[in-house]
Amino acid sequence: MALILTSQQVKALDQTLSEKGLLEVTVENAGRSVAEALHRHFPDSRVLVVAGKGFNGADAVVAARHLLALGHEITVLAHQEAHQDSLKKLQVFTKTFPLTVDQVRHHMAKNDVVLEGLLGTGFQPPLSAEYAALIEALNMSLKPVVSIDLPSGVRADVPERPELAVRATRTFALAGLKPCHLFEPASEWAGETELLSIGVPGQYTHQFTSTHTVEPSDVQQWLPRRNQNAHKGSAGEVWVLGGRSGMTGCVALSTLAALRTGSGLVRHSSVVPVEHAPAETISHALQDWSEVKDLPFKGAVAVGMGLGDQAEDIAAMVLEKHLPTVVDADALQTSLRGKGHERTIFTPHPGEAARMLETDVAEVLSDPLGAVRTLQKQYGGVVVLKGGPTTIATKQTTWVNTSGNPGMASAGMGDVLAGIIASLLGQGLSAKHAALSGVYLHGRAGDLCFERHHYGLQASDVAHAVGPAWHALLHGE
Ligand SMILES: NC(=O)C1=CN([C@@H]2O[C@H](COP(=O)(O)OP(=O)(O)OC[C@H]3O[C@@H](n4cnc5c(N)ncnc54)[C@H](O)[C@@H]3O)[C@@H](O)[C@H]2O)[C@H](O)CC1
Ligand SMILES: [K+]
Repeated sequence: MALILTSQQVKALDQTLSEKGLLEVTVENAGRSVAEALHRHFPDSRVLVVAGKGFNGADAVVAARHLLALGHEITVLAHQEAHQDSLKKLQVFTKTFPLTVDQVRHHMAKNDVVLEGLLGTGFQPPLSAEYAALIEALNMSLKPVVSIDLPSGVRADVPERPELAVRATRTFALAGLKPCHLFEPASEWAGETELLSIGVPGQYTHQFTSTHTVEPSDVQQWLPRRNQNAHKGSAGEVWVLGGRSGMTGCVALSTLAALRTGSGLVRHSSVVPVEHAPAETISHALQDWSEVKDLPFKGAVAVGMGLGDQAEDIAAMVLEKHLPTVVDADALQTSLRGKGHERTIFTPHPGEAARMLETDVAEVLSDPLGAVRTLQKQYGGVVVLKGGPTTIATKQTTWVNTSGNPGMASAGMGDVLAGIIASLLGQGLSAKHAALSGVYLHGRAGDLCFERHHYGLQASDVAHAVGPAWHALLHGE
């Protein structure tokens, strides 16, 4: 499982490692891991190593020594305040050069790849003129640039566009991913990101973070399994409440997704006829939304999609019944604060999240991990903040899901997600497992469709691809 660490958490981790006398060995591990990874991607290359003055630079200097041992020709440019102990160990084998813009320009041409360790999690804006000039010189490189931990000039915790930062071809994140590796636009500076282990015992890393990625191997364990004698009554039920005049497609998509995720029975209710609902669904038409309180619910409920003004009241009514419930779309209003229970999942997109937090979308996007945590605190239950990538929060833990693609930015995609999650809830998964597995499967199904439809993929394509995605997950395809 990939942990997600903020710069503060890295600092606290460093402090602990230092107190335990483990910092030096960790830096050695980091440098060796970086060298081995670079060797894998660029075998036989001549490497220009650029080392700044912090531990990011120390990693670079240690990596240089290991690159030598792996048979690479190297040139090392080290800041005059670079980590002295590491530098001395390297200078036994090779001489190093001062880190200046001229040296960067001169040596860049003679090497095949640049490994940069100027700034890592310790970077505090604004950039000094010296570092700004070095980064500008690195960005003129026609050769691939590999960043250690994060591209220098990017702030580890902040997804916003950096003023000036290294445009890396590849980034080797150390010990854990940082928010800048996951969220746009900052993530664009990192190129291909790979997480490297630096041998820090889990007992230390886990103490500082409860945020991590959603792992396919976990989802595999959580997804429901069926006996040979399964029947429609044992495969879970879903009841979708939504739709209004001109907005019934949402219900059709949620019910389709629930069926495609394996629900044995899918019902829907609305005050208008739901056109295009799959033939396999059962319709319980309502004269008035107040009739919801008397519906004989079984299994899970998904409420809000296309429902309009009354959505929050209907959702409140359903939440009082303590059923496994997905609250989506129009139902996501401030009146539901504190109403989530252990079987509730709220599924806002950034616009709905902004409404729920009484802020604006830019604020939500500037810190999706913070936003999903605040939403969970305010609303209870499990919160799924949709986006690229989606973040998920329970009371204790936060996750980031990395399946999915930009082709999924299209109408109805949220209705499909709500249907998938409701289906898993109805099949007996806890709210946490249904939310995490649902988000992962939705993304993975989207990835299958992307290969075929690219940006033209439709929400219904994703619903139809849930089965193949699930199958691929189980069979390691
Ligand atoms: N626990 C771990 O994950 C480990 C991470 N390691 C690596 O260490 C860095 C973080 O090291 P740190 O020394 O704290 O910070 P940096 O190297 O990023 O830089 C600090 C250095 O840079 C100067 N500085 C800060 N801001 C600016 C600026 N705007 N302009 C110019 N100079 C700036 C600051 O004064 C310091 O001198 C982490 O990313 C990993 O690469 C370790 O390997 C150990 C374990
Ligand atoms: K760096």
